[in-house]
Amino acid sequence: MASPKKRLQGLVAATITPMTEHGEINFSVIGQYVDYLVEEQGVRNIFVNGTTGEGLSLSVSERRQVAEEWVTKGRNKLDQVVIHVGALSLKESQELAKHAAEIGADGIAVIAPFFLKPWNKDVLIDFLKEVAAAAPAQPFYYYHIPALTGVTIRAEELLDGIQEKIPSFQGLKFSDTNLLDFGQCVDQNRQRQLAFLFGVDEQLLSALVMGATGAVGSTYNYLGKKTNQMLEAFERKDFSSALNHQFCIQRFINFVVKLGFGVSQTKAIMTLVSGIPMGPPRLPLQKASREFIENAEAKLKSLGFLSFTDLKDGNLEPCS
Ligand SMILES: CC(=O)N[C@@H]([C@@H](O)[C@H](O)[C@H](O)CO)[C@@H](O)CC(=O)C(=O)O
Repeated sequence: MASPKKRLQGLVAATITPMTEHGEINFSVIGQYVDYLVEEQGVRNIFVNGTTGEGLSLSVSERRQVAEEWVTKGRNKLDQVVIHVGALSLKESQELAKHAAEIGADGIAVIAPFFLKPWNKDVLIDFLKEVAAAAPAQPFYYYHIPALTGVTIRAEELLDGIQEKIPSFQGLKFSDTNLLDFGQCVDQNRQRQLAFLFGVDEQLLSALVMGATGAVGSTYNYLGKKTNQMLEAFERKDFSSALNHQFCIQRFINFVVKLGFGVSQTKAIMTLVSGIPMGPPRLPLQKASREFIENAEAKLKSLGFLSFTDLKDGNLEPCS
């Protein structure tokens, strides 16, 4: 059975794939990006080539190169590097899984194929099992994101008996708001040492109460420090303080969601906060608008997530 160095826990940044203005991958900033996550955000785990990383918009060759660059630059700095290797083609997914093992990744994750879809649990498990078998020593995570894949098989159902079929199964990345399903995944697998990684950043505190062991998300790229404060408060059972942190994070996410928020906007926000150019997204996504960037910047400053010199006191709503 695959055994990770330790169970994946805490915050995991769903990394952005930096691009040049011409839409090519900008490998040159990945080293700086690793340092930023570790030193400025206190985030030591990453999830590469997922939704935020536009993994499904990259070619297989690009995905291999991106994975390699993160593993290389993260060596001796990051705790764990998990590579998302899901693809519509089983063969491509297996190739990426093998490659992740060869380059020394700490785990692989797979979403459900979303064009020709598995319509029941057994078929989905068969697909995942074939991918996992291509890299049997890699800890394997199922990436549940039904709103994007359209595959709505409940995670609870999928997890039932999964380790017997996929011995390298190590956990679940749960990007859905169904806390009944999430809670039941935890409850029914308490005796196993699985990682339960929640993927809806604005609701993380509720998931911690339900037994989440960690979280994978886009906002941990730039709100990692703030979210870590929430995790610490939760850990010391200071629930009032944990709730204040979650509300503060929600205020920002709620604000950008109302403006229209997705991967393009994440790239723009990360560029603003970190100063590292993330570049535009790849088609079919479109660059965040100037108006979005200006509004997001003002909100980040008012909440104290970005330093400022140009705001009047009345415009401040700093989070404690
Ligand atoms: C749909 C989506 O992109 N969800 C994000 C969240 O981090 C999300 O951006 C956040 O909760 C704000 O809504 C993550 O679950 C995605 C993720 O982990 C990934 O990039 O693989």
